[in-house]
Amino acid sequence: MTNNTNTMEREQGVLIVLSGPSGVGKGTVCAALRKMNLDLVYSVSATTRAPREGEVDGINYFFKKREQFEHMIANDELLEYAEYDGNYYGTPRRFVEDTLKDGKNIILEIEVQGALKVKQKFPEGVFIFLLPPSLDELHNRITTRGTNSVESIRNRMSVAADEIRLIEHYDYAVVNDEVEKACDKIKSIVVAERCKQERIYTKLMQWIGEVT
Ligand SMILES: Nc1ncnc2c1ncn2[C@@H]1O[C@H](COP(=O)(O)OP(=O)(O)OP(=O)(O)O)[C@@H](O)[C@H]1O
Ligand SMILES: Nc1nc2c(ncn2[C@@H]2O[C@H](COP(=O)(O)O)[C@@H](O)[C@H]2O)c(=O)[nH]1
Repeated sequence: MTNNTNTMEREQGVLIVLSGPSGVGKGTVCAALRKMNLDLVYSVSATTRAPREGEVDGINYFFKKREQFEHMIANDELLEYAEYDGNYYGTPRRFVEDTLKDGKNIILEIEVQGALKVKQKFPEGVFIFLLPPSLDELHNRITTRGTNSVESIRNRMSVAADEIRLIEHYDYAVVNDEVEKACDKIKSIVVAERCKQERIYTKLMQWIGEVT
């Protein structure tokens, strides 16, 4: 949107946080959303966990050693971070802030502790919780994905129920029964939230136009 005279800065982008228990399908849904060309920028997280087969540094994650990650924490390079299933995961702060200042919408795919920290810093963000159709199906998905040890699956399932209990802190809940349906619901949320922001912006610009 264009700036009005000498007054207001460019409209900020919308920050969208997609979280939910491990294995619910956040990555699958985000990959499908990318194909829908929604004008969303995808944040790439840093982690100390080892890359899985096919994962590429800088695309799936920035893979870091523990000391490197702790250096990022000490340098305040992370918007949020959490320890999860024995590893650190965190969102590079600068990229998110620059993207939003540029007026672009960004999506973070992160677990629940981290999402709640982002909410403290960006209460105006849009927080979406992705739910499995059932806990049995969650277990089935994480197991058939074939990327986690039995112990890691046990860890992840044991925190899943605690994570779901925090759903009340989110703006929206979407059940990932079918990927396409979940994506359509998320698309509707994104479009509606953008409209809300644009309407507020337009009103502000009109108001400024009237009083200056
Ligand atoms: N709607 C769905 N129906 C059936 N299977 C699904 C669905 N969505 C995702 N899956 C499958 O569930 C598994 C877990 O999905 P995915 O890796 O996207 O989960 P995630 O939430 O990103 O996990 P993590 O948090 O551990 O990164 C994958 O094998 C994926 O193909
Ligand atoms: N708090 C954060 N959580 C993150 C981030 N990036 C990913 N994640 C979440 O971690 C778990 C485990 O991921 P996995 O790739 O090992 O299966 C999952 O819930 C991710 O969404 C982050 O930057 N911060």
